[in-house]
Amino acid sequence: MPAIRDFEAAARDRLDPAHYDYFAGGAGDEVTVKANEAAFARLALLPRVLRGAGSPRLGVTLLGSRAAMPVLVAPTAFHRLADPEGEKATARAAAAAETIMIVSMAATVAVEDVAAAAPGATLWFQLYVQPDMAFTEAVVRRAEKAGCAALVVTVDSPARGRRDQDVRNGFEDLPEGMRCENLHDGDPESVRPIDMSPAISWEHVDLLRRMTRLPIVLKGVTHPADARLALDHGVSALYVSNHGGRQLDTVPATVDLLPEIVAAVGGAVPVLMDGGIRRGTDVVKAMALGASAVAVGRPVIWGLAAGGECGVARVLELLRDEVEHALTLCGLASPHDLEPGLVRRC
Ligand SMILES: Cc1cc2nc3c(=O)[nH]c(=O)nc-3n(C[C@H](O)[C@H](O)[C@H](O)COP(=O)(O)O)c2cc1C
Ligand SMILES: O=C(O)C(=O)c1ccccc1
Repeated sequence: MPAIRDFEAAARDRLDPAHYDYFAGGAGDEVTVKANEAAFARLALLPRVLRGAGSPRLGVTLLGSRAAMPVLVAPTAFHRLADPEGEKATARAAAAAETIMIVSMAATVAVEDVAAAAPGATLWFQLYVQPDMAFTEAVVRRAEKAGCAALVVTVDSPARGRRDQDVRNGFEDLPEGMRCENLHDGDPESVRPIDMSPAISWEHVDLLRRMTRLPIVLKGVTHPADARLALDHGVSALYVSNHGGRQLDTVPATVDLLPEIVAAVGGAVPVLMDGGIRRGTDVVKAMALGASAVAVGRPVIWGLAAGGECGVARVLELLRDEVEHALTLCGLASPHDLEPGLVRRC
């Protein structure tokens, strides 16, 4: 299968339709889901020629973690709905691609088991701060012990997004035999439901900073004023995301938000982004506009549903090859050489 959209079609054929809808869908009228991809199509690339750049090198280092390409695995929930091995298969594929996997707090395999299944994988842990901070701390300790190298704190979810198609399908909970294995304090008998709380504030970010030595990445920042506040609160990186259009509908496309956030951050910390990346050229556009790296959510799920670990490995390899090819055609030796002049709005 030559392209990500082939994996999406294969995943659609294989998944229970309600599960496909859960993975593919978004909030409200899915304005933001569509906008994320459409915004990349509206950006044009303006290559340079005769630069003698040679074959590009794709490696990046983020917060001390090395990745062989600037494409990370975004945190997504419920991988066992797509494949029986679930997050273990995803982690093995990420390790094979030598990239970073951000393990979701809503994973269906415990973070300890994900780490054990993929020795050598670089894992970061995604956290939804729970109002019970003692419980939050227990989960953070589990992630640290499992060897996760950064904490990705998702801040775009003071409440669950409303996804009409899930309501129509009656998709509310995981089937029998699957649970969110990271939602306990070390005693697997004590699994709790995820509590998304509108009471979470900057104070919680400060508490987390004091709680752990792991670098903190703030995921789901879209407003430049919040980017500046995040710097005041000492975060190690920002992660521009609208949750793939699954939280507040009608938020702009993330690639359109990037320039303002990058300007607000002024190079103080790395800026990651996700939303709508389906091609190597999308990666190149986002990085030209100032992203230090990008992440992919649904493409990984499509790989997992279509072909398990091999499917994810293939999706990541495809993106790697496409980024390399796009950089070559832009006349560049590295993603670090990307700059805004390579992108035009059309
Ligand atoms: C099925 C699904 C589950 C997700 N679960 C989580 C999650 O548990 N935590 C989180 O921070 N983001 C979650 N996200 C958002 C992703 O991390 C990411 O922001 C989004 O998928 C990026 O857009 P893309 O799918 O177009 O690449 C989820 C996204 C999808 C599609
Ligand atoms: O579906 C999601 O996008 C998501 O982030 C999530 C969060 C908690 C539990 C399950 C999924």
